[in-house]
Amino acid sequence: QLSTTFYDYTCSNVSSVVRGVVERAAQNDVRIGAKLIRLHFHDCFVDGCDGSLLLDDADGIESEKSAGPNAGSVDGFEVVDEIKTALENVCPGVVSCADILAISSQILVSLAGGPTWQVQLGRRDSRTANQAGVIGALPNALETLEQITEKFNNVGLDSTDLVALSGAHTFGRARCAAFSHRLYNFNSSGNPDPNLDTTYLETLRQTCPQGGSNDNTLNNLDRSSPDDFDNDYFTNLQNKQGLLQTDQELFSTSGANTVGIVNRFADSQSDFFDSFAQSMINMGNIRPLTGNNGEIRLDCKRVN
Ligand code: HEM
Ligand SMILES: [Ca+2]
Repeated sequence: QLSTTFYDYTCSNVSSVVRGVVERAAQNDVRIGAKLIRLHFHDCFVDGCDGSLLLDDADGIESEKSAGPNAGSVDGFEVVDEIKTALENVCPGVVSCADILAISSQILVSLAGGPTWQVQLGRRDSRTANQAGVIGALPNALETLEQITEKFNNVGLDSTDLVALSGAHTFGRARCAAFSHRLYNFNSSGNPDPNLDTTYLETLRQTCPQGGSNDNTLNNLDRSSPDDFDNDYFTNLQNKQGLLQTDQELFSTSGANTVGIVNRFADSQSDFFDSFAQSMINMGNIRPLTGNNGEIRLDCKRVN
């Protein structure tokens, strides 16, 4: 029901307006692409791509952004607001906040060297948030491959989508808190995660000392090209240099159907790019509000 031509008559320069704002934002914050694509992901997995994540706490709204897995972790909301303001100036009341996340993700991925794709548009914004649904819907970095796969399946995404979209960890940062359980006493073994390269382990231990108060210290998700959108993420996994447990599991879970997909994307960046583009379209199609459902928010942080 979404279409690539949705705003052709109502806001024909929507993508150039978004591009203008995000290109400026990228000059001040090399992480902005990583932040915005993650917002799109965390929005889509909870009740579909409906901008629900962007709502602040208010009467009748318990926000998703303040839920455990999001609080202090997701970021980039100010840039979403800047894009919205710029769009309201040219086509008031037309472009949804949910679509802003989809459009800006595409522009910033390609700006970082990744693929381009035709973004499907026409999502409308929710009038509600689902704080209680966040934990059950979002994958977390301590889960097994089986659990992660199930969460993707729950929103209609398969193992190819899982591996391709995990490739978004080709840029951006993670806090020590997301992976330090791998460094010292993995699964109460008294040892580090065996699927972690020992040289890389030493580097990570220096950044995230045991029992240290370094939970918020940032690490590159892709150690070899931290800000470029490329397929290094997958060669890192082949070398046991994935940062998150859930990254490394895609390659190190013996017998899993994800192993061959990791190898394919490591061998061919263009295979990765083609799959990533398709999987972003698939993710963007998770239960959008269309027609007369929902609304076009005037301010992404609150319902009209
Ligand atoms: C497969 C399951 C996934 C898990 C378990 C996971 C987990 C995480 C964690 C723990 C972080 C670091 C958060 C922090 O330290 O505060 C992170 C960062 C990030 N994730 Fe994922 N993620 C997954 C899938 C995805 C997907 C599907 C996308 C987008 C398509 C994505 C995009 C990102 C990006 C770009 C960052 C860096 C954000 C920044 O620099 O601010 N992730 N992820
Ligand atoms: Ca949502």
